[in-house]
Amino acid sequence: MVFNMTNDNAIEVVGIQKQFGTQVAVDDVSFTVGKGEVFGLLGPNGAGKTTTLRMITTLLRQDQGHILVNGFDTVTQAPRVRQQFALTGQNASIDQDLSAMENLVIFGRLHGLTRADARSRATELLGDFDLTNSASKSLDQFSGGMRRRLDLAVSLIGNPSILFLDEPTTGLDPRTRTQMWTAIRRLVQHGTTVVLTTQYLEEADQLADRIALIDHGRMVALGTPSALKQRVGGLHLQIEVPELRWVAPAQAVVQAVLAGPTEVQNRKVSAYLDDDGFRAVAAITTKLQDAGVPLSNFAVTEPSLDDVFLRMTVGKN
Ligand SMILES: Nc1ncnc2c1ncn2[C@@H]1O[C@H](COP(=O)(O)OP(=O)(O)OP(=O)(O)O)[C@@H](O)[C@H]1O
Repeated sequence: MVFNMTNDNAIEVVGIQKQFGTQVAVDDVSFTVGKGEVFGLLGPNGAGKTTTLRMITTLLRQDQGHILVNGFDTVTQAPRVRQQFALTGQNASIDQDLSAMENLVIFGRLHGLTRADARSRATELLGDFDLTNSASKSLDQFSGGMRRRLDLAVSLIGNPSILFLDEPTTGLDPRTRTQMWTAIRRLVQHGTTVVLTTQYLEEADQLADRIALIDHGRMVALGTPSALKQRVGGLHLQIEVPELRWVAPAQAVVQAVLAGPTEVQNRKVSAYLDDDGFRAVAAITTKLQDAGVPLSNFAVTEPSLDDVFLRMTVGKN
């Protein structure tokens, strides 16, 4: 494997554009992915996630812009780029009649490992993906989730520095999805850079260090999950008092600390917090105590990624 050691970015995407006929599928998208980072491309159906991934993985050539993968250009150095990564979903060639172990050994041999090295790497990967007890089962006895995990293991047999996962958990039930997430997290601990596409907000929230939110071919937001959530309105404070007569004094305290509007609903007083939210919360609790206002509930919550998604994307339909 060849690395460009002068650069901390695994991937640099600069101003890429792709048009199919008159339809612009990807429009002036730029981002970088740091080495060892989990980067999520999130967006509704038809947003341009797969097209972006296909350009980065040299399966499709962009009309404009350029892409570097570990320093190699996807257009002028495509064969070198292909040595840098693995792509899941490519392993349709997994043999259904063989066991998980046999499949892994064959792929190991295809990657140039000796038989002994292929076996020890296969054993290690089966352990990493909780498949040790199923190592000698044939694949027709595998559940969908086990298959996906084997797929991941096969992708990793050549120790790729970058792994692309196109919708890794689409169609899996919640328990199997959680198992896949654990498997993906584990591989990041080994230093692999991961780029995943997903339509699931929770998946991006659970796995990604940073998320590019894409809609209609354009990047509408880029940042950590919590930074994206903050863009939607920041932390939300909600105070509940046991009796209505305490609502006015509670509201007065909140208004004395926060500049923004407060909302009152029944026995609840709520408000959005600005950047200095936690200091405001500390001040509010102290003042409530000083004023002798009793509380029945006190909560500070983050907006969800759902709020971000709905606020920032339109979707195809
Ligand atoms: N080969 C192609 N020929 C024509 N149009 C295409 C082609 N590939 C993609 N498109 C169009 O480009 C747009 C972006 O598609 P893309 O598959 O990248 O979206 P996506 O975000 O991956 O969506 P999904 O979540 O549904 O897979 C869509 O409108 C799609 O119809």
